[in-house]
Amino acid sequence: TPQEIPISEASPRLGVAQSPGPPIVKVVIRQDLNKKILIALIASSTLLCITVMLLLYLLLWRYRGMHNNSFNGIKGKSDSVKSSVSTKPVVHKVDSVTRGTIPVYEYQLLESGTNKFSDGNVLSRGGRGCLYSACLDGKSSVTVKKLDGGGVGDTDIEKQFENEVDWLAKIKHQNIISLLGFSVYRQTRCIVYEMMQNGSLESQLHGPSQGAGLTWQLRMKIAVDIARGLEYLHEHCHPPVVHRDLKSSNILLDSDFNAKISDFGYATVLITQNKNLNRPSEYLLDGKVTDKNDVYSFGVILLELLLGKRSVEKPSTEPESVVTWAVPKLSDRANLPNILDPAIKGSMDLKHLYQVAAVAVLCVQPEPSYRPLITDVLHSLIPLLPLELGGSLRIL
Ligand SMILES: Nc1ncnc2c1ncn2[C@@H]1O[C@H](COP(=O)(O)OP(=O)(O)OP(=O)(O)O)[C@@H](O)[C@H]1O
Repeated sequence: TPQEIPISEASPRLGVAQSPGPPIVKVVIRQDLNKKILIALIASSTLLCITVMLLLYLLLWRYRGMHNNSFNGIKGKSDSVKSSVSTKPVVHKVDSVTRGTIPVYEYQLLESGTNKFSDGNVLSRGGRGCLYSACLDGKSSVTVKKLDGGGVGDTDIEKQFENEVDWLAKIKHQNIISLLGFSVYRQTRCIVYEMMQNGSLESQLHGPSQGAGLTWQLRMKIAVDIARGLEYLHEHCHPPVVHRDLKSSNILLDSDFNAKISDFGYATVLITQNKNLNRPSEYLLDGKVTDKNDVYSFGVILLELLLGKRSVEKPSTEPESVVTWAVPKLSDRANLPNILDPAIKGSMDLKHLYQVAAVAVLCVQPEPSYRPLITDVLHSLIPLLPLELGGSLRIL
């Protein structure tokens, strides 16, 4: 409310000149108005502060989110993975630029699904860690690869882990192993894959059964499946992807003997010189990595499928590659039935056998540029595979 104050007090403040008029002047000070302005000022600056803080928080949150989504961020995720307690996998975007989204599993979930990584769940022990069968949802079985850290050569393991997860998050194809998720907990990294009930091609060919479970037709199906997976990497990925570690132990077979390429720890992009002159890649620097390396490795697998021999035999003396052993013998195709895997002898059309052997020999030529493209390989194998197995051969 307006106040009355003596002019003697008011004048110095208000600058009102003294007049000889009546001794008391009514001066109305809009103190109320001033108060309101002050309150409004305080309120708006507080609001501004809150808005700025909110914006800063949002920016920080987005920045952290982006970093967690990159693979360098996986290392930093271990604690949050460790501390959360939900039993459901947390869906975590890996790379917003690409299509890949993969779940991050809690370590505890993998631990309980593998009975605390017990020996009874071990599928295979490798140099980099162990592979376990696991049951995560009480029903279906999955495979957990546990990579142990903390020792010598860990940077290599870590690089391979990141490369593997990175590629498999982006690549989805029926002939490439499916990545179901991953986990990072302290020094331990785990990768969760679909279960491949029939193990690796190497164990089928060279394990206790010695290839007895693989008929000629199944072998052709496996060859076509691998070629399809490779064709996808070389021809349908942009930029093309080179696997660089293709071998029978990295070809996995599911319950129906569908073959899938696994182990992308060494995979890399292929950038051809003509297309990207100003962006040299690893390939351009070392000059060795080409899609033709994968074609060579495919040829070796084809020879293993035909002859039942290991890619490298390790007798007591010198290790011998199946290529140096077989290629001279294959110069005379009449020789072929004699060196064929005994498990498939006499079970196929000889013309088909000669054709597959010819493709294998082309793939393992020493000069990479003479080797065929995987697409050409695939199209020469499809007519040899029965229709019901995914080929174009009609059996009357
Ligand atoms: N998803 C899977 N389902 C079933 N068995 C698998 C699966 N992945 C791998 N295996 C089996 O475990 C073996 C080892 O696979 P792993 O990928 O761990 O090899 P590794 O230790 O990386 O060795 P290398 O790098 O020399 O291939 C395979 O050869 C296969 O028999």
